[in-house]
Amino acid sequence: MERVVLVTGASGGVGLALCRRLLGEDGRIHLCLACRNAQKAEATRDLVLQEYPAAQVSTVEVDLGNLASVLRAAQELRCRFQHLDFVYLNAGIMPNPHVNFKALWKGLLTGRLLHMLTTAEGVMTQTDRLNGDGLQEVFTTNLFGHFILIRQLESLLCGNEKPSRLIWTSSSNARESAFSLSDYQHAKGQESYSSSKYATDLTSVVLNRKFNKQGLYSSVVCPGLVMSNMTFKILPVFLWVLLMPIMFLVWLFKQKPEYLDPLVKYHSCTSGLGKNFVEPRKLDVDEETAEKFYQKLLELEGQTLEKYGDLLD
Ligand SMILES: NC(=O)C1=CN([C@@H]2O[C@H](COP(=O)(O)OP(=O)(O)OC[C@H]3O[C@@H](n4cnc5c(N)ncnc54)[C@H](OP(=O)(O)O)[C@@H]3O)[C@@H](O)[C@H]2O)C=CC1
Ligand SMILES: CC(C)=CCC[C@@H](C)[C@H]1CC[C@H]2C3=C(CC[C@]12C)[C@@]1(C)CCC(=O)C[C@@H]1CC3
Repeated sequence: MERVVLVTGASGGVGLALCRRLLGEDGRIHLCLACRNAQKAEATRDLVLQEYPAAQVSTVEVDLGNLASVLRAAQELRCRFQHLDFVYLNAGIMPNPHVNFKALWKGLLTGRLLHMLTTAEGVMTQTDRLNGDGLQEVFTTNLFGHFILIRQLESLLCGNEKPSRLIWTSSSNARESAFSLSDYQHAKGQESYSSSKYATDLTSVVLNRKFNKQGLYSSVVCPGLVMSNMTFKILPVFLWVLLMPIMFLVWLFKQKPEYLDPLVKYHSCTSGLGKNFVEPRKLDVDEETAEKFYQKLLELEGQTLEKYGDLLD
């Protein structure tokens, strides 16, 4: 049976690099590119087919910040596939990024600069807004849209002969102090990105608890600092060229899902000599909070499904 791999946010940056890498490793997979823009999806398909002409590549349209679109895409995927082996939950946004250079300067004086340069702790703020569903846009795009997607794809992910894998693109910027259960969508703060990535870590932990027995495994990865549209909105290209070497996403295709530690985030790193390696770092999450957060997601899922009942089978 062919292996089916779904990648969200495949039209650029980390997602596109990942697609190329996946096809480079195993040209026999069926790769499904999940993109919000149909034209970009087709252009991406053409691009990867130029490189891998024999590859099986399809596209599906999904705007993860729009729950009706997510439900429609899930329905489409259920019609097309019997199972999904790997789902890379990669699409993400960081709207209106703002760098606090004063904090960086303070970090230099207090010896925290290195930590700040790898985690952006205390360095970045964003301005978020409500989407058409009345939910915070960053929370919905980075986490909740993906959550609804996989919940709707449960029949393709659970109870199959071979285990299925979810791989979330999280971030070293995921921070507990940016997240609060009472404001899990981060409507009140200015670190919606950090909060959404922490929520991602929590969700992955709890998904393992709920679904490992049914053969679904979830892990979080951090691609390091990658030059992409996201980072080019933070600083101009020339500054990046001066500041940092590009770090590549190292994915986990070859490992057995059962061996992955659900309480670990896999960080892609590069040594000073340019050698790429993966460093597992313990997730800063407590399982009780993860469980409570999961209940909140289920509540919100209930409301979403009630609202969009007509889009369900
Ligand atoms: N760049 C970095 O340094 C780091 C990035 N990450 C994470 O990596 C992931 C990819 O980011 P990166 O490649 O850097 O950023 P890019 O902005 O280059 O790519 C983001 C991708 O997500 C897609 N996307 C954005 N919003 C939506 C949406 N509403 N529905 C569907 N797709 C959407 C974009 O589609 P479109 O082309 O239509 O805009 C694009 O394909 C994100 O989750 C990010 O948080 C984590 C750590 C570091
Ligand atoms: C010396 C100088 C002017 C440095 C400025 C660098 C900052 C703009 C970067 C330092 C750490 C970076 C970082 C990110 C964005 C840019 C920095 C703040 C991310 C938040 C990008 C998206 C992520 O998911 C994680 C990154 C962590 C590090």
